[in-house]
Parts: sequence; structure tokens; C-alpha cells
Amino acid sequence: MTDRHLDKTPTILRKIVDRKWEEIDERKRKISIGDLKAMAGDQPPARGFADALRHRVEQRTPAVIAEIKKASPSKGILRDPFVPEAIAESYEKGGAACLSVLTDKDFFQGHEDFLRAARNACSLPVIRKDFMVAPYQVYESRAIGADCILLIAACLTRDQMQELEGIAHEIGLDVLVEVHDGEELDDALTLSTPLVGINNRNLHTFDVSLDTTFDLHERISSERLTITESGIMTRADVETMTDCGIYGFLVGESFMRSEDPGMKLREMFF
Ligand SMILES: O=P(O)(O)OC[C@@H](O)[C@@H](O)c1c[nH]c2ccccc12
Repeated sequence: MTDRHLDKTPTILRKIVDRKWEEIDERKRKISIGDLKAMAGDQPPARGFADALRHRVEQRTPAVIAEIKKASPSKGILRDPFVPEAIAESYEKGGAACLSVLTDKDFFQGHEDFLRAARNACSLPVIRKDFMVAPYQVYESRAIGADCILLIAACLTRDQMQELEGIAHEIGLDVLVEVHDGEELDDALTLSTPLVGINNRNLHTFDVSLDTTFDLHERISSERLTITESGIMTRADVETMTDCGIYGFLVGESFMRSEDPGMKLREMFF
């Protein structure tokens, strides 16, 4: 047991987080945190994830984080066959600013090797999409080549988020903090990261409402960058966001279901 606030944690998320702690214990038996720190330290400088997004947004052009995700607990298999390096190349051609790669195995059928393969196949910065709960995973993220990590406010206390952000920044990783309600946003805004993701998917019910972004975006100052996450399926969805001055996007499913994900990205955004 840990000090995370389980009462605030919705069921599927609680299941995932409980499994994460087991997974971390299993991994620690194979690679010590000391060895991971050394591997993290041996990595070349990270590709600037926040900078790549900021650059686009400053030019009032969509900054798209394009996701590589084989399956999800709510939708099942999204893409088969699934070739991360081909998807990464396609996304780069289609105009993505960054990539997001799911590495969680048990719920999303992801893998660290997918992140390595995707990153090696292109020049884009990559966020490791997983459920960070312990410092071990932050070092591991840098060791496998990630440029940014995700911190999900729904499964972390304010103190945990601050600790994990501190380690991430110390070892050269950018941080995207994800929220889906006002309380989580209060916590997120105590962090120094400029990248604030608003998840349109309710993690209790899996319902998606783009209003989540509109409601919370107002509270995010212009020094930070809002990224609308989940349920962006059409060009009309994109336009309702850009009309409100939101230029940061994280999109997975609609690209994954398309034969040519990069082409789909270009059609929706440019
Ligand atoms: O596939 P979609 O609806 O376009 O959503 C992508 C992304 O937002 C979603 O995969 C996601 C957002 N936050 C997460 C946290 C963990 C796992 C996955 C996610």
C-alpha cells in the first residue's frame, strides 16, 4: 500500500495503478534503480518535446501529439497489424509535432520496444504514455529514450506529482500533466511544467465530452499550453478547438483506425 489517494481513484484506473505497483516490484528484481539511473545518464540529450509544441502554437498552427496505441481497455484492438516504426514515419510525414507511445502492456498492449522503434524511425520527440506512480518509472522512461513523461492527476497526490516532476526535470525529461476536473487542475497548476493536458474522457465512465476542455481551458494562463486529449475525431472537432484558441492536440483512435495514419492527420488538421 502506498499513500496515493485511492478514494479519488476511479475503478479501472485503480486496477491499473495497483497492477503498476506489482509491475514495478517485478522490474526492480531484474534491474535495480541504480542501474537504471546509470542507463538514464548515458542517454543523449532529449529531443525538446515542449519546445516542438510551443513552436507550432506560437505560429497559430496545430501542434499535434500523434499517438501510437494498439488497443485500449474501452475500445479493444484498434489496429492490426501494428507496426510502430511505419506509423511513426507516417505521422512525421503527415505533420505531427510529437509522438505519444503507449508502453503499458496489460491494459493497452503496449511495450517499451514500441517506443524505441518509433523514436528511432523518425526525428520527433516522444512522450512515454504510461501510468507513472514511482520514481523508478521516471528513470526507466529516460533509460528507454523517452523525451517526456505523462503525470495523470487522477492517480497521484499533489506531493507525488511534485516529486516525480522534480526528478523528470532533473534528468532532462519534459512533463505533461493530465487533468479531467477542476480539483485535479488545482493540483496540476502547482507544478512548473507548461504542458497541461485536459482529458475529455471521463475515467469512471469512459464517456467523452469536449466540453471538459472548454470548461477547464479558461483557467489555464497563456504562459502554459493547453493540450486537448481524447475524442478528437473530425475536422469539425479540430475547428471548435482552434476557434477557442486551443492549438495543442493529443489524438490516437481516429488515426489508429485509418489505413494511413499520417494522411488522416493531414486531412484532419492541415
Ligand atoms: O484515442 P483518443 O480518443 O484519440 O485519445 C488519445 C489519448 O488522449 C488517450 O489515449 C489517453 C489520454 N490520457 C491517457 C492516459 C493513459 C492512457 C491513454 C490516454
